[in-house]
Amino acid sequence: QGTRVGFYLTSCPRAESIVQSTVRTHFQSNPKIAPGILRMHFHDCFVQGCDGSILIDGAGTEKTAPPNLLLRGYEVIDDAKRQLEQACPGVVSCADILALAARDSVVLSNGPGWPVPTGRRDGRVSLASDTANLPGFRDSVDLQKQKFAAKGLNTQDLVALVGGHTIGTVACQFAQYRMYNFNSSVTVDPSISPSFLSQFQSLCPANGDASKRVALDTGSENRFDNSFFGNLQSGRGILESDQMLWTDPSTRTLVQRFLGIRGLLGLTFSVEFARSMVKMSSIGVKTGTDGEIRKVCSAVN
Ligand code: HEM
Ligand SMILES: [Ca+2]
Ligand SMILES: [Ca+2]
Repeated sequence: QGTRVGFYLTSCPRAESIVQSTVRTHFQSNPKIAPGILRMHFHDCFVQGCDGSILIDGAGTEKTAPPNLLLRGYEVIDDAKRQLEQACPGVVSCADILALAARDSVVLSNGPGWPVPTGRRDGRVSLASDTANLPGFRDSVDLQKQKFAAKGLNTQDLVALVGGHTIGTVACQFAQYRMYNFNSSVTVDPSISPSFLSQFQSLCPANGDASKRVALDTGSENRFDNSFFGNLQSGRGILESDQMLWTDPSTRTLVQRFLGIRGLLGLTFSVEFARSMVKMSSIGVKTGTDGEIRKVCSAVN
């Protein structure tokens, strides 16, 4: 599709190591940037392709849209870009920096690494209104599948990639309704394990601080492991959309395969996550003479 591993090998040989050391330095003082950057890359790729459109500042840009308000780690991408502009001016795209930094963030969280094809160019369009097709935390599995299929990602990619929720946190505002006002017929989401309810309630108390952050993978928010799928199996998912992957038979089998349930063809989460990330990172990429190489990641040239 026009990208290839090692695109900067001659034009900017230190590109990947500059990104890596920048992410590592920021991670050491604030590990929360790792899940932040992984999610940022996902939100970039699903809107106008993986073209750095999420990074652009200004009124009415993607950044200002509701699904992106809590994204974090922009300063890491800006910092890497600053250093890359000194080393090799005008060569390395912001879209590639973000794709590389997402991989490095997973590695720093004890997850898998993978070769990242590079050569993406930066887009010049960033519109808040385009974020409407991002998946939502109350989307049914059918709708989640549709939104991923629209980007060339199949159901296995969906389950593997949502496994990214093995790291990071969520604000109680996106989860507490499941315990206190689920819908017009029941107060509590029946897919929450009764044995988890009181713990969940103490994490996000009724009428508590809606901005309080809780792990998406209870007990393992900093480790890129299989525990997230185990939590879905035991009714301990935090997001409604995540727990639905267990409730729906069509995705439950995949969760079970990631868990290595006997009698099912096993799938290794780390291997499949890496494979699906390469697919996601290639959505709608601009290459060749499309787009531009931004001078700063927060503004078009
Ligand atoms: C159906 C698809 C998905 C939905 C509905 C969804 C929804 C959400 C929501 C509501 C949050 C919490 C945001 C906050 O409170 O700050 C979140 C966090 C997160 N998401 Fe997703 N997500 C989806 C797929 C993905 C994918 C494909 C990835 C990456 C491969 C991903 C990575 C993350 C990460 C790492 C966090 C934690 C962010 C942090 O700690 O700053 N998500 N997601
Ligand atoms: Ca984009
Ligand atoms: Ca985990």
